[in-house]
Amino acid sequence: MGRIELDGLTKRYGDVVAVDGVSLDIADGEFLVLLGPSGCGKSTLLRLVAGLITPSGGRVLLDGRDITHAPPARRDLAMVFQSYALYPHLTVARNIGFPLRAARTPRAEVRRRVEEVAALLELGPLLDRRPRELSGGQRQRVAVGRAIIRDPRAFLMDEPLSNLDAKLRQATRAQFRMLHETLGSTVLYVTHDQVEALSLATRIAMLDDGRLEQLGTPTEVYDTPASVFVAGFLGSPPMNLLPARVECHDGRVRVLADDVEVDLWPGEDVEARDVILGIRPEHLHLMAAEGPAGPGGMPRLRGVVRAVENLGAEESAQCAVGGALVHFRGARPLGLAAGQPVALTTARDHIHLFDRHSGRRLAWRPLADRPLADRQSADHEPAAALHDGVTTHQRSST
Ligand SMILES: Nc1ncnc2c1ncn2[C@@H]1O[C@H](COP(=O)(O)OP(=O)(O)OP(=O)(O)O)[C@@H](O)[C@H]1O
Repeated sequence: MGRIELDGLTKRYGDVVAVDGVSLDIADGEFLVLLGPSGCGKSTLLRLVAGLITPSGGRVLLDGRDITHAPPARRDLAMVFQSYALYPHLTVARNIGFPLRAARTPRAEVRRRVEEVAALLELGPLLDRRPRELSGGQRQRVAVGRAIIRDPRAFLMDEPLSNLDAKLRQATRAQFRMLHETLGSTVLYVTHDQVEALSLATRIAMLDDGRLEQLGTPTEVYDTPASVFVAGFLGSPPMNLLPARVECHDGRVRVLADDVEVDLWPGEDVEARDVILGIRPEHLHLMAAEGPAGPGGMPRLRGVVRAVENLGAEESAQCAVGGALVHFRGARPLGLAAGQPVALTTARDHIHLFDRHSGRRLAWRPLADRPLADRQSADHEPAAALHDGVTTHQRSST
């Protein structure tokens, strides 16, 4: 078993609140990734769980037992560090077997377990080498092996791939995924790399300034970001975020900004408000021909191409739209050149709206998503709704 519960966990360093009242329930067998920019409190949170630092407030429970003040060695959690922290003078076999020898496990049993773990991590032929005779990726696997051999309740990993080159990272990511499937253990994993988070996590906890900003599956966090912060962190390039205004005009609800017009639904049922309009770069397309932007027309952004970047399979273009810079990407070649005027569009259900002041997501339901019967009654009742809050995230209390 390896359920980890964090209850209002807080860590202050003088005036700095590194972790600010984080509550999380990590289920047994989950691969939970703590994601966020540098300084958001990821490592501090992991160290609080490991017991390497003491909290200023809150509790940590492991399988229902309060371990907030238990020493690290009593927690039955194994930590894998970015630096691997291997013993340089010991062979791979002795590095992996170290935790068992420290626990006075009989020699034959240590040997058997080391061979088992080495086979799992494909380290068998390297057991007699010393860490300096290994590649970065092999050292990293030895560090993981040393954690696995303890058969802990959960693994705590702090940026374990960040010292590897891009290719090795990708290979090791795949190996981690398989390892997690094989062992079925709980993993709490820190990274600032969104690709790692999206590809490995069963759930992602996004942190901002010590607080839990959003908790959800990779799909939920990417497709329905709870705030401008999350929307602007995920994606490459991240979501385009434009200051705009929701207004009612001529019986239609619209999102308007300089050179931007998005017709949402028929009605006069929405109070005008300042918003941030979000559209992911991969959801923008060149308009084949400029259609009308009037009732029911396609969302339309007019701009001028500033630069085009070759990404290999795709191209990414930057366009000046009103006073903002908008990115979009698509299969190469886009057939665009700097200075060229363009009109861009997107599907309505790829429109994200956030409150301009709070930065929180505004939930709305596009007309096209509604059952036909609903749409036919659109003349008589609101065809869609715009309201605060979404259902796919939890936010820590502030
Ligand atoms: N020992 C310390 N004393 C004072 N402040 C600290 C200490 N450790 C961390 N902090 C501060 O707490 C905040 C969170 O730090 P933390 O290392 O947890 O961030 P992080 O998200 O892991 O960042 P990174 O990705 O750069 O490692 C930062 O503002 C940091 O400066």
